Amino acid sequence: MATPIKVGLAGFGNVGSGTYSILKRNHSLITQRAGAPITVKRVAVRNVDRVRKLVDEDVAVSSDWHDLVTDPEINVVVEAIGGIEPARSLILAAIDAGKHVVTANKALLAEHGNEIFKAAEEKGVNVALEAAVAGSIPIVKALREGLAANRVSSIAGIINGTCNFILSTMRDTGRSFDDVLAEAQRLGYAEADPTFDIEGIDSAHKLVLLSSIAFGVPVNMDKVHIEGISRLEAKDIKFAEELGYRIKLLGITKYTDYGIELRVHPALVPMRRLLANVEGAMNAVVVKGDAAESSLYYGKGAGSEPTGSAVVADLIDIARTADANVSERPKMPTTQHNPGAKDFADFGDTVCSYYLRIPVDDRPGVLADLARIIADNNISIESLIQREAPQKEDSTEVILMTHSTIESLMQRAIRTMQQLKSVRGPIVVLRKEELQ
Ligand SMILES: NC(=O)C1=CN([C@@H]2O[C@H](COP(=O)(O)OP(=O)(O)OC[C@H]3O[C@@H](n4cnc5c(N)ncnc54)[C@H](O)[C@@H]3O)[C@@H](O)[C@H]2O)C=CC1
Ligand SMILES: N[C@@H](CC=O)C(=O)O
Ligand code: NA
Repeated sequence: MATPIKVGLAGFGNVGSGTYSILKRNHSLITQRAGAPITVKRVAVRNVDRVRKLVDEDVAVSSDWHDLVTDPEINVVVEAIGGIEPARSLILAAIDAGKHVVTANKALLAEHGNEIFKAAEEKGVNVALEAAVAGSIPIVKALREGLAANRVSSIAGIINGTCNFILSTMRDTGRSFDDVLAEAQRLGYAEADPTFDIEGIDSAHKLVLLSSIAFGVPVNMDKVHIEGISRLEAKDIKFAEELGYRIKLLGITKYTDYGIELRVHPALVPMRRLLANVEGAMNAVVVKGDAAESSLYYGKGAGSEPTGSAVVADLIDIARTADANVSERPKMPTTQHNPGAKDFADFGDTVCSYYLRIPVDDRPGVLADLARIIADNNISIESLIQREAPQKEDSTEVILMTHSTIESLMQRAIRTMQQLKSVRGPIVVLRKEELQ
């Protein structure tokens, strides 16, 4: 028997309004699929007057989120306000009141997920988070259910729509970074603080949730190596293209012999890979499992209704399973804790191949010096290309691509190269992901 759901909706911005529109437009279909009606009973927002005009008359609108928690008829709270507080207090209060929670708030779950999931487990309620990771893509469901037979070995994905939109639009149109970022903000893709997007923090939030679900480990933001796209130069995007690669901001987690890797950084992806051809605000996630092998999930990772789609899917799941025994419901990330799981890896132990752009003097012997330092660190060179730097006749740029090596060795080699007199400026370091 399904349970009728009365929703208390916190927030009526991009995600809250998208959720409301879907529930209204597809009401009969959703009722049929959930086995019981799902209706919004109350909305809590900052701007009550604006939202009052946008919802049906029987929906109560107030500015106080406590109203959602104290209303005994509300059995699910949807948190779509974002940020840490009061979202954390709202979710913990809703759990304490025995209500299920659906949230799109990856920042909150990445920072406070262990506390929230534990509270929900103790209370026997659900905290559903499909919207928090890759928006409309049912990646949480795929990992928990569709791939439940697998030992997942790696997840690599484009999990920030804003960055992917910036990278593809800059490449296709030559428009400036700031101009394209402003458009992503207008389109509702960017976070309230867009530095979360462009500095890789939003991707890291989603990555720790994916890693937690796939490997049964606690969420831990301190263990993620994070680099964003703000310092990426147009010439590296161009050189990468010439060499047959696209630069994408990737979130990568791997279960390796030396621990669980967690890293977010721009990466060169071979153009022949599907991930290299994911454009605009689209997201895509590649999961490798021992049985299913490689599978790819693609879709809209941001936007009002695409994210609302994931919120409503979680509401339907809750309607179907609310009456079931807790053990019959899908497990939450940290509650499927795997006691045998490896610890997190040190970033220095990561194995990668590299793209280096090195500004150097244009004179004999310089390439030999670079090659010697690379060899002294047991790194093998895949290719070495010298570029003309037209503005300064006595200088040039070397693009050096390596085979796989260990991050700490690469960093040592870079430090040594950087000290050469013939190296004229900072060495640009990007990683390659072959995604085989
Ligand atoms: N915009 C997107 O495409 C996606 C957003 N998310 C996440 O969804 C959440 C919401 O994002 P958006 O809808 O884009 O934000 P938004 O800024 O468009 O909407 C926020 C809403 O929350 C309300 N609000 C803020 N503080 C409040 C408070 N103290 N009490 C009551 N209401 C309050 C505001 O009035 C507004 O209606 C964030 O956690 C975000 O990271 C997740 C996936 C995609
Ligand atoms: N700001 C995020 C929104 C969805 O999570 C993004 O750009 O992907
Ligand atoms: Na999702």
